[in-house]
This record gives sequence, C-alpha cells and structure tokens, in this order.
Amino acid sequence: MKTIKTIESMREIKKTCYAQGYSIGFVPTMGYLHDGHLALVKKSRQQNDIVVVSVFVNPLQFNQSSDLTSYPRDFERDEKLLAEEGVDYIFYPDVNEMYPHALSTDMRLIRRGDVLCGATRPGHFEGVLMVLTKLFNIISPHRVYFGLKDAQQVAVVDGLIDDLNFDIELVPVPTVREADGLAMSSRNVRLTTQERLEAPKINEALEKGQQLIAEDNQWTRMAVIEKVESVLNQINGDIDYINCLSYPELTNDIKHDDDIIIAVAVQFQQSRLIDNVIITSTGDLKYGR
Ligand SMILES: Nc1ncnc2c1ncn2[C@@H]1O[C@H](COP(=O)(O)OP(=O)(O)OP(=O)(O)O)[C@@H](O)[C@H]1O
Ligand SMILES: CC(C)(CO)[C@@H](O)C(=O)[O-]
Ligand code: BAL
Repeated sequence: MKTIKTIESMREIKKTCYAQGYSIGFVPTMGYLHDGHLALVKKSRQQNDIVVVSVFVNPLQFNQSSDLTSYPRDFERDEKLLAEEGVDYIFYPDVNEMYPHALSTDMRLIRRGDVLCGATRPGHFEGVLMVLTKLFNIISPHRVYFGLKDAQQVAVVDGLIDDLNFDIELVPVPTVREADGLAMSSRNVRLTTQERLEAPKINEALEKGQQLIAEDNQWTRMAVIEKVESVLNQINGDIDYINCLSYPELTNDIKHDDDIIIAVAVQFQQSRLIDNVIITSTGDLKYGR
C-alpha cells in the first residue's frame, strides 16, 4: 500500500491503472476510520482490481468551525487499518494541495437538498459536491462507495454523477452499527459517557417509526414523525430534525410505490449524530439493519 500526497502522483497512478486495464474502486472518507468505513473498503476490494481510499477532512463542507477543528484525526491508525484491508493507495492530500488558491467556481444544489442536512447545514452539500468533483476528476474511478448512514449524500451524489455524466457506478453500502444499534460514526468519540448510553435510542426511535409504517396501512408522515419524536424525547440531546420523505427524491409527497426514508439528526453537547432507515412501500426494510 502506498500513501499519495499530491494530485500529480495520483494522476500518474490512475493513468498506469487505465493503461493496464485495471478497474479502480474509490472510497472517499474524512478518516478516523471505523468498521462502517471498512465495510465500504471491503466491498470495493471485492469488486475492483485497484482500491483507492481518500482521507481528507474537507473544510468546505463544515458549516461550524468548531466541528472542523475538533474533527477526530489519527492518520497512522487509518493507515494500519487500510493496509490490513489490502488497499492499494491512500490519497492523503493536505488542504493546500486540494485548495491552493481561492476558487473561481462554485457548486449549487437544486434538487434533493432543501431538507434534512441540506436545510440544517447551509453550504454543507455544496462543499461535498465540490470536493467529490475534484476527487472524481483526479482519480477517475470506475466505482465509488458511499455509506447509507449519509443517505441524503448518496441521493445528492447520484444526482451529481448523472448531471455531470461521470462514468462512475455509485455503490451504496448499508449502515454498520455497534452491538447496541448505534450507527458507527467518527463523531461518536465526542459523546460523553451519559450521551453514549442514550444514543442507541436514535436507532430504537427509527425502528418504532418503521414498525408503524409496516403495521398500520393508514399511517401518515405526521404520525411517523410523532412516534419517532416520542422516543427521541427520552434523551438529552436536542432534536435537529425528524422527517419522513420519499427516497431518493426526498419530497413530502410520498407516492404509493415510493421507497420511504425516516431520517433524524440529534445534537449532543459536542457531537451531532445522524441516522435513518429506508423502507419499501410495503413497509419492509430496504437494506439490512
Ligand atoms: N456506520 C456506517 N456504516 C456505513 N458507512 C458509513 C458509516 N459511517 C460512515 N460511513 C460512510 O463512510 C464514508 C465516509 O464518511 P465519514 O468519513 O464522514 O465518516 P463518518 O463516520 O460518517 O463521520 P461523521 O459521522 O463524523 O460524519 C461515507 O460514505 C459515510 O456514509
Ligand atoms: C464524501 C466525503 C468524504 C466528502 O468529503 C464526506 O462527505 C464523507 O465522509 O461522507
Ligand atoms: N459523513 C458526512 C460528512 C460530514 O458530516 O461532514
């Protein structure tokens, strides 16, 4: 495994892979890796000749400077974990390499972005779209892997790939959870002991919402949101949002055979956690939990 710090070297490697006819699987991350990230890496390892993982904490997508400065980092540990997974290249540029001067262009999200994190983290998805467009152009992967914990990100990137005709297959990967149901997240380390005890209620709340949809064919969006809220009210974090929408379009207007997402964000003292469940129109889980 090699760690690559410059765009020029990464481009050379990409060209060599193409010349040899190798497929490239790409896993974009912000580091401080856990088993959720490694699930994406394993999937990419199964499906491609060459696996590239980027580790880059992208300042453009942070709408709160305290969240950026306290974002956990441990590159040496990340390197060890990725070597054990048989990764070929880590792309690990610094901020000046990715953003050497003020940008001349900007990304604007006009679909799937006015709800959930798009509504509560202004500028977040625009920053994600910018860095991914750059990374896609640098690495030119055949497949790219994203976790469904960030389900809105999956929907937004699907739109990006389609709009800009990137010749890339998007592979969504189900959310990996701790034994008590809490979705794995790099931000879990910033929970206090008490918050960590309460945090599995987020998953419990989503399960209650899913049960309502599965068992009551008269269910309404508001009834689902109230059910989820009744469980989330048992914890000390502040509810940032709870919503029930069509997926991947993310509209209030859920048609008969649409998939449905119930998504929540909870702000604890130092950590804002997100989670969701995606359900088929018949009330079944779309992806394993
Ligand atoms: N528990 C998880 N299961 C599956 N994929 C995950 C999980 N957590 C993160 N991912 C995916 O890993 C990729 C990189 O995410 P990122 O580096 O932001 O990690 P993160 O743990 O989600 O961090 P944070 O929760 O602090 O945003 C994204 O595609 C994300 O959806
Ligand atoms: C895709 C990503 C690496 C872009 O910075 C980030 O949004 C993330 O970790 O999900
Ligand atoms: N996992 C999404 C990246 C972020 O929270 O900024």
